[in-house]
Amino acid sequence: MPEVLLKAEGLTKRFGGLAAVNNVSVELWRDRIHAVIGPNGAGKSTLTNLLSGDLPPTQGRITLGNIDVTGWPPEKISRQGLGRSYQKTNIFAPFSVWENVRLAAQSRAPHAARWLEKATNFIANNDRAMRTIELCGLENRKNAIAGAISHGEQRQLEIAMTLATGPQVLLLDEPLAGMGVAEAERMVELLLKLKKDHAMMLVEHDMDAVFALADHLTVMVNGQVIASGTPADVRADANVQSAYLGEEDAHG
Ligand SMILES: Nc1ncnc2c1ncn2[C@@H]1O[C@H](COP(=O)(O)OP(=O)(O)OP(=O)(O)O)[C@@H](O)[C@H]1O
Repeated sequence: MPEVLLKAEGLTKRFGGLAAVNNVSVELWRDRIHAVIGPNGAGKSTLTNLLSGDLPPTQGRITLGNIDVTGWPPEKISRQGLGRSYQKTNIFAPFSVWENVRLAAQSRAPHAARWLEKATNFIANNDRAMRTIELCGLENRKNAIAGAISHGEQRQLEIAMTLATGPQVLLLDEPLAGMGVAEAERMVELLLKLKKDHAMMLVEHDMDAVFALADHLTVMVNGQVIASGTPADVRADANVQSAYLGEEDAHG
């Protein structure tokens, strides 16, 4: 059995009378990609925000590792091993690629204020930042200004910054958004590499990428899960075809 790194049970988020997420349960396993798909407004971003602590749930429970993190603020959940990327690129544009990743790594340095440990931390952070830059295929762009690199490279950088915090669980919100074909292919390759040792939740509209990457799929419509299973099971599900995939096909 794969190791469960994050478990959400019966999550609900209400905004006034609207249940944006309605009694949703998901599990994220090490070495597996769990894609969450659904039409606009289905509740995918709200679910991501609940798991990352950006929004407190109205009901339900979130366990990270063996720890109940329900209601924890995002910073504390992040320190517990959860990293997330946002739909909107979230980089420091005037800084170099290296500086962005280095700062992200430093933000997780243990005991950063203790001067005796500073030198060791400095070296460890630099090593982690460099490994992350290489893993994300950005070594040739290390000294480039983040605001000047291509959109696809900026999305790779954002993932590098997320990885530099040393997460075990990754929540990626539309990492392929706005990418051309070649950039999307590079990102798919990167996500396949990151599967190793991480549990990943992927919210993505690009169905080719989703079916190329996902080990498990959850389909949401109007805040609820209408299907969950392997990509083959979900593709064959009549409810999904009429509620979502048929609609996608119709749009080409
Ligand atoms: N802060 C908020 N206050 C009120 N309603 C909200 C809030 N955030 C989201 N909603 C509503 O909750 C529902 C789910 O939105 P959400 O953004 O989670 O959907 P989504 O599946 O991520 O959509 P998309 O694919 O377009 O990003 C929508 O009806 C949205 O208008």
